[in-house]
Amino acid sequence: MINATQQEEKEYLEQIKEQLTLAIRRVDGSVKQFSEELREKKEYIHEHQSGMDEADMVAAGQSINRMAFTGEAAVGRKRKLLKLGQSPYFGRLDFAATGREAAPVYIGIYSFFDELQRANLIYDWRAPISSMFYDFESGPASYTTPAGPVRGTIGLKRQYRIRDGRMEFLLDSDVNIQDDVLQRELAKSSDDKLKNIVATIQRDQNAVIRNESASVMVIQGVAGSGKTSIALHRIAFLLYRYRETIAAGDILIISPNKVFADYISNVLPELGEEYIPEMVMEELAADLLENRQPFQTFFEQVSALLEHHDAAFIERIRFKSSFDFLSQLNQYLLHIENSYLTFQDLRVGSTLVPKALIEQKFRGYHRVPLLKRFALVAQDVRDYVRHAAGRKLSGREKGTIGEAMNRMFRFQNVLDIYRDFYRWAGQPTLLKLGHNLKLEYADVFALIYLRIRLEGVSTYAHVKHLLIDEMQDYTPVQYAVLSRLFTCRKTILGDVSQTVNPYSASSAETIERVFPQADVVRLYRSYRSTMEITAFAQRITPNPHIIPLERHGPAPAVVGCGSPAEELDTLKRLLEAFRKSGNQSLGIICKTQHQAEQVHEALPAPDVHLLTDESSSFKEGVIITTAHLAKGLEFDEVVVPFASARTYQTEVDRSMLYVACTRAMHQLTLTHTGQPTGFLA
Ligand SMILES: Nc1ncnc2c1ncn2[C@@H]1O[C@H](COP(=O)(O)OP(=O)(O)OP(=O)(O)O)[C@@H](O)[C@H]1O
Repeated sequence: MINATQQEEKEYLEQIKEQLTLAIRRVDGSVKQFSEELREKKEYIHEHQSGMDEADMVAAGQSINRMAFTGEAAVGRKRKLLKLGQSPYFGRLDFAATGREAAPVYIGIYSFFDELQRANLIYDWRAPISSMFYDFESGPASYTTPAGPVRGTIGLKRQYRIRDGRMEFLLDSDVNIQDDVLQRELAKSSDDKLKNIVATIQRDQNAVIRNESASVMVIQGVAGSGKTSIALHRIAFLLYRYRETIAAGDILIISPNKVFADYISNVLPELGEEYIPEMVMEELAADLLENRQPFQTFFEQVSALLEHHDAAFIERIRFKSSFDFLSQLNQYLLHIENSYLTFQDLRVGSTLVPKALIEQKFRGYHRVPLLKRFALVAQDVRDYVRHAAGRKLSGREKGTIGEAMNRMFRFQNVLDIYRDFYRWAGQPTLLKLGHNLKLEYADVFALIYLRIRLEGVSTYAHVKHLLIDEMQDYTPVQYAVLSRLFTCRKTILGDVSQTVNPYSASSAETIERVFPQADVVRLYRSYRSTMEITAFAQRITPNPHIIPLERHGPAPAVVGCGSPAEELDTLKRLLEAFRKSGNQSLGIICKTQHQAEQVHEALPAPDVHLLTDESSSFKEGVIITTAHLAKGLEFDEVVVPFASARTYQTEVDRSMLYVACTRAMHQLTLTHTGQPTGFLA
């Protein structure tokens, strides 16, 4: 039975679809016209080239570029209209601003302004008026525009699900409705990358997404609280809000690895934004070290920690992840300036350059990075000698002056200085360089930090917003580097419980020490997993603040096996069961890469994919990987093999187990031989 409301809404939907179709036709017409004009213009230039001067050519080129640009914009617009045709809107508010009549406001993923009616038929979810959809139920409501607040009353709040142009459901809002639609969204199975959540953004999430005042926003949120989703929606919001000054290419995402970058890559295009540049930390490091210094990757560091317990290695990592390490580096930088410079009189031909003069010149450049000052002082000294002697200097004399300046300082390169730091700190054993001077991962950003302080860097000035995901994996020294490289606004998010290296984990508080101006938001509501899975994961790493969303599923199972062969058989059976279930994605998450390879060999099938640190894209279906690489991903079902007391013993192991279990949305199974890990007790 269709009631009157549903009938009306269906008719309205048809009406909107028709308007959209007409708008698409108009765009098609104009695209055709553009390309026609463009072709004519090109032909004209080709024919009249010989008669044109340089200025004419520049002008013609510019006009072609302008036309091409307008043409591209039209193509982009068409893409959006086509998408709107599939799902024009997901919400509606009937809002009466004080003293005015109520009017419906339909909210969709993009806005749709109908040129014929000269009316906004659909509002972008990021428009100021749309914020009320997330912030209020029916009753008094308000929103903020650049011109000031608008107050009024919401008479009706309605939610829709429209797919392929068909109305699947509509619901009028009472207090619980938001939850109802959210429940439906969360109960669905997922086979794909991260999705947009525009229709069900929650109030606290909305506040983070639309925050315009924070120069640094730190989001500490429990597993599955929507941090990554919110951060991406925030980017979409900022691109909309500041569209005159920020474009997609001006934003940079620092992500933990290529698979994760690929996993999140759908969200912004779904929201109508373009590709956002992304980088992994190691790429940034290689860039800053000009690809000249070999170094261990983060993945290699964590793998080494997982493979054997090496107390000295752990101590090195711990020290270099501390705030104290950064302070000591800073003290050391002062120390070298105060104690490592020796000024001496210099004789060039018959001219004496007094050391006081050299020192005075040197100190005058205190704003210039130390290692850059010598060349500047050498130039000043040359000028001084030329002036005093009243003649030009020979090449040899110039060289002598340059060398003399370099002799004032003990070291010529930053790696030597970094080594000396450990001598100075009385901790020479804390630096261990490998073959070919290969750096350990914990040293990479310390060396870069010294380089920046001593040699300066060109900042990434073109970046206007920086997004850092998995913030817990970066240390104070890394943040100190990032804050010097990127002077723009930042959104930094993560969860200290989900570190893959507990010896180098940073909490929101640590990050606040590097960015004292930061706005810190904490999210405790968890959306990903059923209550059963969340409760199970709490046994591994308890967090009394976590608020799981009321959604139920089967209790996680811990399956003991008699032998390794039996365990592999069990995995095969679980894979078969998954294939028959309604679940669409399965993650088999191991502690080490070696184990993952072993499972992969035992389960050969075309739809089973092994993800390693060398993988560059996310795969759908069945994934076998390590907890380290699974961080940030999610699956309908997760299987954690080898969950024995032998495999999971140390603090790093505990973190891995927690990350692995929190990847599950609906179903979780652990298998083991011998004793199960004590972390489940
Ligand atoms: N408001 C919401 N509406 C619908 N789904 C949501 C909402 N918030 C979060 N989710 C869903 O919860 C899941 C977890 O989100 P996301 O991966 O962004 O969380 P996270 O905090 O980054 O997780 P983790 O730190 O554990 O990797 C996703 O499936 C996401 O779509």
